[in-house]
Amino acid sequence: MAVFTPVSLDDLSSWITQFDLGKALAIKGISSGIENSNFFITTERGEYVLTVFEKLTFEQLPFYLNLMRHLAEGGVSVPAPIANRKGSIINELHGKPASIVTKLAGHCELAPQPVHCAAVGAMLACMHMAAEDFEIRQPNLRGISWWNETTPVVLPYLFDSNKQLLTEEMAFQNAFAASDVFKELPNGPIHADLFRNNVMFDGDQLSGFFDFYFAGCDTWLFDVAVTVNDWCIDIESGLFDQARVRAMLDAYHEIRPFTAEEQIAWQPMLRASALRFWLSRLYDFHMPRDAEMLTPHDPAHFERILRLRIEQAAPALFTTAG
Ligand SMILES: Nc1ncnc2c1ncn2[C@@H]1O[C@H](COP(=O)(O)OP(=O)(O)O)[C@@H](O)[C@H]1O
Ligand SMILES: N[C@@H](CCOP(=O)(O)O)C(=O)O
Repeated sequence: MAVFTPVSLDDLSSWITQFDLGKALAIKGISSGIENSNFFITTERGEYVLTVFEKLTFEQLPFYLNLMRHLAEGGVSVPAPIANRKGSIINELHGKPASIVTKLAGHCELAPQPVHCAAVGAMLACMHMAAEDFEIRQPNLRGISWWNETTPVVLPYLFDSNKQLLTEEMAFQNAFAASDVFKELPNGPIHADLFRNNVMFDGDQLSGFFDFYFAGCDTWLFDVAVTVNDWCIDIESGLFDQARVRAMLDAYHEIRPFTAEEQIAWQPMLRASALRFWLSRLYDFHMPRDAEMLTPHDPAHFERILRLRIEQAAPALFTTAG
C-alpha cells in the first residue's frame, strides 16, 4: 500500500467545496503508486483522481500540471487538471500540494502487442508536436546533469564490472551530448517515463498517457528511446521484439518524421535511456527512502538492457521517407 498521506471522506468533503464538482461521495486510495499519494474520488459530477504530491513542490508543479492542461486542450488524451473557482489547479491539502485530474478509462496493457505499440507511437508523436508551443520551460530533472551527480553516489556500491560499465557509458554519453549531431536533435517537452504502467487502454483503444511527473524539456528522441526500451522488448531478456519496434517507430514516423540526425543518434539514445533508468534504480536501491521503496525496481533489468544496446546494432529508426 503506498498512500503516504491519508485523506478521509470527511477531509475531502470540506476540501472539495472550493471546486464546482458537487459533493464528495467516495474516496479510495490507489495502492500502485510509488511517488505520490493517489486516490480515486467520486463526486456528484463524476469520477476523478486526486493526487497529493509527496516530493514535488509548489514551485515545480506548475510545469507538469499546465503541460497536462495544454495537451488536453490540444486534443491529446491525458488527464486534465480541474481548477477550483479561483482558477487554481494546485491547492494545499494536509500541508502538501494536491490536484484533481480527470480519470482515464480502462487499464494498463502490461503485455502489449504491435497494435498497442502503434497506438502509443502515434500518440507520442502527436504529444511532442502539441507540446511544442508550451511556454513554460523546465529541464528534464532526470537528465544528464542528474546522471553526472548520481554516478559518484552509486559507484561505490557496484562490482568492478559494473563500475567499468557505468564509468565508460557516462564518458560516452557526455561526449555524445557535446556532439554536433546531438545539438541538431529536435526537442521540447517530453513525458520521459512513458512505460507500460503509465498508459491506459480501454480494450485496444488508447485512452491516455498519465503520470507526467518526470516530464521536462529534452530531445524528442530520448522520449522515443525510453518508450521503445520498455514497450518493445521481451521483459525477461531485454531483447527487442522486432514487430513491436516497427509498429511503434513506423506509427511515430508517419506523424512526425524522424530526421537524418535522429537516425545517427538512435543507438546512443537507446543507450542513454537505459542508463537513465539503471542509474535511478541503482540510486533508489542503495539509498531507499521510507515506504516508497517497499518494492524497489530491479536495477539489473536496465544493466542488462544497457549492455544489449551497446553490443547489438539498433533497429532502423525509419525505413521510408516521412
Ligand atoms: N488520471 C488517471 N486516470 C486513471 N487512473 C489513474 C490516473 N492517474 C493515476 N491512475 C492510477 O493510479 C495508479 C498510480 O498512479 P501513478 O501516477 O503511476 O503513481 P506514482 O507516480 O505515484 O507512481 C496508476 O497505475 C493508475 O492505475
Ligand atoms: N518507470 C521507472 C519508475 C518510475 O515510477 P512510476 O511508477 O512513477 O512510473 C522505472 O521503471 O524505473
